[in-house]
Amino acid sequence: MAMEAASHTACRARRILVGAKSRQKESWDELFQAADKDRSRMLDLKELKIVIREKLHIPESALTDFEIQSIHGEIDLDQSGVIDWSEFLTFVARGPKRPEDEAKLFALRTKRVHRNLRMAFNKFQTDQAAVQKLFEKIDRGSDGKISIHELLSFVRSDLKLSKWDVFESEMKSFYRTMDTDGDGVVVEELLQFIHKTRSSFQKGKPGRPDVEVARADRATEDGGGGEQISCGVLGLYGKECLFQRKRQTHYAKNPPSTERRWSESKQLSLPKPALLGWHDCAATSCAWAGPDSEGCAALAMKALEEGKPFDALARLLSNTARTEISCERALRTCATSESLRCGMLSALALESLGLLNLAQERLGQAARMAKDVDLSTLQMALEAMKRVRGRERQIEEGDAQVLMEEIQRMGALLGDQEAGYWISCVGECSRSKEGQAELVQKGFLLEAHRNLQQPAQVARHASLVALRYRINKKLQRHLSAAGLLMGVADQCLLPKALHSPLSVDPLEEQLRQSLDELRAKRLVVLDEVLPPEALCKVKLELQRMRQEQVLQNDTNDVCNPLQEAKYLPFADDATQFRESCPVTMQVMQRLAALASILEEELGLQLAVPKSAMAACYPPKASYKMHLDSYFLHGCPDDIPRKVTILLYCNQGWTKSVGGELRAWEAFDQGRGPSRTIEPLTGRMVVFMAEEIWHEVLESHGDRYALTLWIHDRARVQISP
Ligand SMILES: O=C(O)CCC(=O)C(=O)O
Ligand SMILES: [Fe+2]
Repeated sequence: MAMEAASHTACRARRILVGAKSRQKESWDELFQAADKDRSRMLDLKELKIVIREKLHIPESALTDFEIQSIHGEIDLDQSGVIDWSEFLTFVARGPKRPEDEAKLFALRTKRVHRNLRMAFNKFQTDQAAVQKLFEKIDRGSDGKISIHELLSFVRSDLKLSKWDVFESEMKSFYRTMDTDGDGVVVEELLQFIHKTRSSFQKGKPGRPDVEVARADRATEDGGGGEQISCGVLGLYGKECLFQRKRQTHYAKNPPSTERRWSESKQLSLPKPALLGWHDCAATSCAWAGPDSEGCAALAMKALEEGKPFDALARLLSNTARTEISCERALRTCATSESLRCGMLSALALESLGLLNLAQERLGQAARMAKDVDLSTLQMALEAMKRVRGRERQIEEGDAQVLMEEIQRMGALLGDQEAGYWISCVGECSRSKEGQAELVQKGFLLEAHRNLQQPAQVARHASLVALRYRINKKLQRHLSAAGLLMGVADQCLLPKALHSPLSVDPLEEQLRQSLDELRAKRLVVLDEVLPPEALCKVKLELQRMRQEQVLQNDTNDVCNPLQEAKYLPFADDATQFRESCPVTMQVMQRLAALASILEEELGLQLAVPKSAMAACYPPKASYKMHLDSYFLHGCPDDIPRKVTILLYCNQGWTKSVGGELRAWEAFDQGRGPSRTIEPLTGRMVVFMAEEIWHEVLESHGDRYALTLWIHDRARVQISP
């Protein structure tokens, strides 16, 4: 155990050292020489401290003297009592430098990628008929051979492996292993491959859970590497997730005692923020082990009293089944109880998700409505506020180490695929001028950060915003699942339940006539779909809801902070909105009835959420370029939106009102030509949510729209 704790310290220390060094001009060699006072080419403990404190300016609060002593022992591989240059370099530049080491690392990565792919293929049946069917599915061109492009498209859209799991370049080497004779993959080769995969997996069955956990622990220990954003991808995620998964499996079978979970999460959550990712993993693992809510909630409070906010959060997390839900729980508690303590828990949960401005807002709110204020709680709230603000300042200033820590923390919360996707995308973009411009346009980079000298620093800033955006989306999803935010994750209805084959609606007819265009272009614009009087009434209803603050904005939404919106349940007869906005309800039902035509004509299997969004863009509001679902782009957990239907109600719209919708052609990542669509009253836009990149240009007046997202049935819960 002592050994493990020391290694943890070493990993963390290395990260801190490397972070500090990146702000320094000198090379490691120069730093080493400057500290090596007696010119022995060796560093004793005193000299190592000189490097750390005087040369790298790392304060005691970041790395204690005791920790330096312990890492000195670890760096000193031959235990001679002093560190020589090669030991020092092995430590700080852990990871490859020599070509042969680089090659080894590449081989390791390729092995991992092959394993990912094999695992994905492992689920297919091995009999001849099943493989033949699979082959035909992959072979889209039906020429009897699977090309590398066909395989890649299958891997992305069917196996749902993102860029993070498999880079395009690695696909080539994988394809070569399938294509044994180099003339394209034929059905026999696929058969052979699947058979081989199956037998290799049977050989390599996982071992005993405790052994697996120990192995996962070692893997994570060995991993290090958190300081590298090479190619914009953070190497640590895979390790953390492996660790997390193994531990979950182990705990699912052998639930640990509350005390054990408590001590484990304490042990993993060091008081310094550097390992928060770990901490969150631990907390999630603990949560998995089986919640005993009351006890955990009490422990959360206890930890909070001890002044350990993140430990407190761990308890809070273990009170729930999922990490994100903790936040929702805290928010709910905060919303329903006028208690400073609950407000604080909620703020801490938000802080742990990296949503610092929301955390700050929540702390302020909690303090204002505090009924049970005692001095020590108030003190804690003030400290939390100070910490949140301090953290925000460090992020704004672009402290490389802080940025990395935040990225790791959020990455661990999002899960490797999703976080990896975003980081690799923004990482890639940040390396070129055009890419940076695109990041600014998509809302993931501030103009000010575009001019930073180092691409890695640009990537860090952009990754942080992207991850924050995703976390916020995830949180919204969970809040709505918990009934706190009506909408995105509602239970759904089958299209047929909303459509009467007997009634003929002119709106449906209009849609039917435009289906060819929708099929080809993946987007279609229809005008005058409803009578102007009805649309006038909808607008009046929405205006009233705005006045009553039913429509609200989300300041933490980096892409669209000013929009005022609300999901309105339209499918339920008892809905409160039936009386307050009857016309809007009817219009939403008619939009929903269109799902049945889309399902039949586009060959989709759809599900209709029981609510649609009413939104107003006040002056200055805009929505950065985005997709409505990133499911096909490496986020398997994203909102299952398949088709977007927009209906505008802006009587007398002129160019001066602004707020045009700009849509790019399907699948070009928002890089090719685009078309501008005015939000004219009675105009309906229908498009494929996963394929069409779009943005809303700045509004100069109040711009109203209804939006219904129709979901992919395979990915939602259907009402009985
Ligand atoms: O209102 C619009 O035109 C589009 C809004 C949008 O893209 C969204 O809410 O996702
Ligand atoms: Fe959208």
